[in-house]
Amino acid sequence: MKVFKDLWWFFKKEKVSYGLGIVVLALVSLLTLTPPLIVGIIVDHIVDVTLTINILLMWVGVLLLIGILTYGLRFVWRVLIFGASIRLARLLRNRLYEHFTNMSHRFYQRHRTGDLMAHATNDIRAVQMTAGQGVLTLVDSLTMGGFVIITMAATINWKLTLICLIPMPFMAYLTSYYGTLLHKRFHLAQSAFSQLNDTVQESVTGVRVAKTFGQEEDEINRFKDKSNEVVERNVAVAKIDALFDPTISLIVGISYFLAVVFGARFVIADEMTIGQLTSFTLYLGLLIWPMLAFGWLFNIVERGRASYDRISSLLAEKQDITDDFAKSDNKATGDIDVSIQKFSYPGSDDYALQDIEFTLKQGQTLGIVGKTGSGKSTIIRLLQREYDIEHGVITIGGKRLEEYKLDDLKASFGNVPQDHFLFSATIADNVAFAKPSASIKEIMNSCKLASIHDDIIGFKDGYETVVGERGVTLSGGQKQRIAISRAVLPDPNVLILDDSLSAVDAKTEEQILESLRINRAGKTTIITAHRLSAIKHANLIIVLDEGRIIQRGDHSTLMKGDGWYRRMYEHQQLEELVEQGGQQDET
Ligand SMILES: Nc1ncnc2c1ncn2[C@@H]1O[C@H](COP(=O)(O)OP(=O)(O)OP(=O)(O)O)[C@@H](O)[C@H]1O
Repeated sequence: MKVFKDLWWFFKKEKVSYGLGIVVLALVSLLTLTPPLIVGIIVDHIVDVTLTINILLMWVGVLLLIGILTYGLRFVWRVLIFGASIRLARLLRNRLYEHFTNMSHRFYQRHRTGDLMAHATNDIRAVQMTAGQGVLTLVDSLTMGGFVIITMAATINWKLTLICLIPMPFMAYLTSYYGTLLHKRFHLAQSAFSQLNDTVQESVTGVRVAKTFGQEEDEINRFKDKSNEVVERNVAVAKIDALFDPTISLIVGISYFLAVVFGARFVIADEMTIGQLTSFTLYLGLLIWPMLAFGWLFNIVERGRASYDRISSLLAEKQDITDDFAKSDNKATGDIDVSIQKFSYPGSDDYALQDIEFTLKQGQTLGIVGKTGSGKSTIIRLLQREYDIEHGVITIGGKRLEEYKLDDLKASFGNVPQDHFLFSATIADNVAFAKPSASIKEIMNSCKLASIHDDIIGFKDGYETVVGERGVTLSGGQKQRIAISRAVLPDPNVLILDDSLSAVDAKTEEQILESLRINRAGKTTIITAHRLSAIKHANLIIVLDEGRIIQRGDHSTLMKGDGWYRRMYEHQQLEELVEQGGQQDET
């Protein structure tokens, strides 16, 4: 029951809803006790031959009134208690979402997206169950169960009560046991189903690849296996589910059997009337729900506690990138000074960067090149403070990154990451993501700058074309250019293109770079690329290898040396020539 203690802060916050809800719930339990009593009185009148039409009508009227009252009160407690539990789910969901949004990359490296999604859905549902159904089962099993037992023992016959109660704890135990089994099997069935979903999604998405390699048969067999597993696991759930009803019927049947056998003896011995025996058996029926509720209570509470613990420990994880040392309220502008002695990713022993030193004047362009995995994106991440550096310092305008408020720092950068993402929304909305207040003219201007405007107006719905998962499929180059438009729209002080021109042809690349040069005069640009033509014009080019700078300078300086840069540049020129030659041959 520790979870109720842990959730006490919420019960206090919602004390009116819970207080009133519990009182109404107890009132309903009390009212439920009256019909069996009235039926008993009527039966006694019948046995004593004293029942008149007036007496009958009076009791029927009372029963009707109780029925209406119970109906209304049941509605009230549901709204009060379940309503509060839904508010708890909303509160926890909002807290988690806010927490997830504020957490750094380190956090996402520690937790898998699927797990975080599960915490935000399944765990919150389990806690909501505890605050709703859990409170209901606790209060109901105590009040209803307590009232019925007391009434049976105090007003009818305590000996018969004790006898008939003997099988009831078995029902509570078995309900709890089956509940645990059911939960475990249900969990397995759910995970099999989500694996089946993943398989379908993967197969549909990768259908072209499967066809190309003639793997359709294998894919079909893979699906059949998964589908069979789902069936098997669901049958296992159904088997446990099927045990509930017979078990309850058996135990209740034993109780009724005891009531009839021993009750009849008490009636013969004149220790109770037939009417009382009738009331007694009706009360016995009223005990079924509290006993079931008692069994369920343990399952609900157990799941709720585990889920609440998981949510709490997630929420307790501190943000590692904070504003704690922020002094300045300004946008981060000015020269960028990087001095990193060493940096390794959390959980990794290898250094991703070592001895990285360079200065970039405000308004200049930096080109970062090097083999794949040489550390280009890592420099970009550190510049934007996605990770804090322990051995080294980065300053912008003479101030360390930590001195800027995180929002100010983010606002200074416009980033086009390698894995750019388009939302299922219109092109206009996607571009205006970083500046929702932007006018359509501004949106169009940034699309022109990224050389995508002509493509967009060629679509049937133009800027209103929906893209992303639920929209039209764009080419890799079109997606990249929309991502560039999005990044340049707020006119950031530093624009970062992290291998963002890889999917556009050489001519479009040149156009975009030229537009950027003209429109972003005085603003800083950082470009990482595999194709060296993208950084040829940069004021400073650094060549990385295994996390270290192996060459630096501008294009002409680097071409004079005999290093990686010149070799790669000449190689790429040759490649281009061959490609053009190939095309010429075809035509
Ligand atoms: N989140 C991470 N956790 C641990 N190691 C990482 C992480 N990201 C990158 N690395 C490692 O750091 C090194 C540098 O990676 P980085 O992504 O900076 O290379 P890159 O030059 O940008 O590569 P590419 O050209 O393929 O994009 C690589 O060895 C990579 O495996």
